[in-house]
Amino acid sequence: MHVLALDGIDERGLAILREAGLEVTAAGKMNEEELKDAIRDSEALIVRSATKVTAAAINAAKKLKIIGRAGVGTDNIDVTAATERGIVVVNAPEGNTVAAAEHTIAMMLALARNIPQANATLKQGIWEKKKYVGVELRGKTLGVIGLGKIGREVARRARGMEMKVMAYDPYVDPEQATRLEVELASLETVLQAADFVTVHLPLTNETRHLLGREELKLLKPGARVLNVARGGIIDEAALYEALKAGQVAGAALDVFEEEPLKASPLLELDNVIVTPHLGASTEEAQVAVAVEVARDVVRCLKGEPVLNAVNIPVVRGHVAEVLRPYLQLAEKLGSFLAQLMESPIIAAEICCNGELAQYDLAPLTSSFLKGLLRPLLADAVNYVNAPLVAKKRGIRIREKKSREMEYFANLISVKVEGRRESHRLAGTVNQAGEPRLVNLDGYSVDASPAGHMLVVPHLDRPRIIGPVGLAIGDHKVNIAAMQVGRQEIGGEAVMLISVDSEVPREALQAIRQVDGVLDVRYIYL
Ligand SMILES: NC(=O)c1ccc[n+]([C@@H]2O[C@H](COP(=O)([O-])OP(=O)(O)OC[C@H]3O[C@@H](n4cnc5c(N)ncnc54)[C@H](O)[C@@H]3O)[C@@H](O)[C@H]2O)c1
Ligand SMILES: O=C(O)[C@H](O)COP(=O)(O)O
Repeated sequence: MHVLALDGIDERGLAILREAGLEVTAAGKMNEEELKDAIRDSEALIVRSATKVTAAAINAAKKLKIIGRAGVGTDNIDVTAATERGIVVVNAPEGNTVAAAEHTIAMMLALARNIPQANATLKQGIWEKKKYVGVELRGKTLGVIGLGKIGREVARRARGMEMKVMAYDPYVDPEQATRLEVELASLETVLQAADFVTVHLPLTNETRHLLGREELKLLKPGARVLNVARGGIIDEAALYEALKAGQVAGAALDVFEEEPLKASPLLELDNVIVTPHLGASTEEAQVAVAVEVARDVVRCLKGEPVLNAVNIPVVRGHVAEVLRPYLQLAEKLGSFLAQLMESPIIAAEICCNGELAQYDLAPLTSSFLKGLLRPLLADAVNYVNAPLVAKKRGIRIREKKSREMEYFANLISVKVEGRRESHRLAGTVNQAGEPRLVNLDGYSVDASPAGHMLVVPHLDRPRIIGPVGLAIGDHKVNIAAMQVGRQEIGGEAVMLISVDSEVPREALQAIRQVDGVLDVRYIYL
């Protein structure tokens, strides 16, 4: 299998790929046409922020299974296009956190003390003391917009320099902020109070130009602004105006709306200091992100769960251990029902009962939907794109959970509605860790969801089970186990039969002809 590693991925990450037996081509930044060509037969692609992984490039790839981002931001990757194609996108969320936080602090000190400007003038032979009088950080207020991994590390370091730290992040746990001695407040309050403002957010539709003309007007005159996150979070045109007007005293920018930055009015201002997207560029961070992403690529290509997916629900550690057999069960339940259905599916429901109800259902739902769609779509569906594919096919998806349970510690019940019929199935994982089917369309059963199976709805009366058995045996198929479920004597019942080999069409016809048999479905799990 082949991995295309672009944008200068550290050698230590590439070594992990080669040790796993993968063929690696390493290169620098590629444009769309070059990428389309180079990616055609690769199973994996790894990039930093330079190469734009567009939908056209993704669609040109014939075998691509995973796109790895050796860093945090995935805004240079068309994640939606990857998801539609069932391609996992992973990042390295932690490897460069400290590097980016330290760069922010370095930029803040450089901004406060005019270090780049003083350095440049002195190198031109000018001894300029008066012009470059700076300000202290001690006692100043730092406004952190986005108190995630980097924002928290910046806050911790700023507190060490005796700054007061305020933050705006509507998604953060207030207790975490309190532990960091950070005061959470609205965006407006933080902007009005801050002497320095630093953004540490992903670039999304919601955060693009989060600091625009109106927001910059809220700043105290003389405040300073930093962006070591993503170009576009601060509106560059509005920032230029605010700097020119003296509303903002200085800006430190590591990232830009257009990269690489070639020309910008901002570069003409002496109170703007810039670095060429160096936040993650430390030796330590580059090794860490390359290793982190390479390990996930190897996991993915070996068919193992990845740790840092951004487009599939991720389960880790203890939860992964608990959920693993249930993920398999959910997929089997989906596959079983797909093979039972005769008309197009219009709705699918998964309900998790008992201890399972404490977990996020997303991974179980993905597994169930993958099982449900795979008999129809084969390799075109996987865990990544199953929910999206289901929605695109107009299937209504419902997730339910309940802690209450009568007979089992855990139970997954699924229901599928078609245009003409609907079916229900429930399964559990027993104490030995084995999946069991326990209910089919309201009939209690106890069967292993594996291998070749027959579902035979019939009338509950004598001389049916024997002839069905004979019809199977006459076609040299051995019966491994048989369950009969019924709700009332003489009513309708169902046989769930496990057999040792594929059941030929003639055997199915013979079963159908047994007097009292209502239907027969062959299921292979
Ligand atoms: N300059 C660089 O080289 C460099 C290096 C590393 C990371 N980054 C960038 O830094 C950013 C942050 O990285 P991180 O690892 O801290 O990410 P993170 O996911 O840990 O933190 C992001 C934080 O932003 C918050 N957030 C999201 N939307 C928000 C909104 N609309 N308003 C307020 N808060 C919001 C989230 O709640 C979260 O706490 C990313 O964009 C990443 O690409 C840049
Ligand atoms: O999102 C990130 O991790 C940073 O922006 C780093 O980008 P880089 O890998 O291009 O340095």
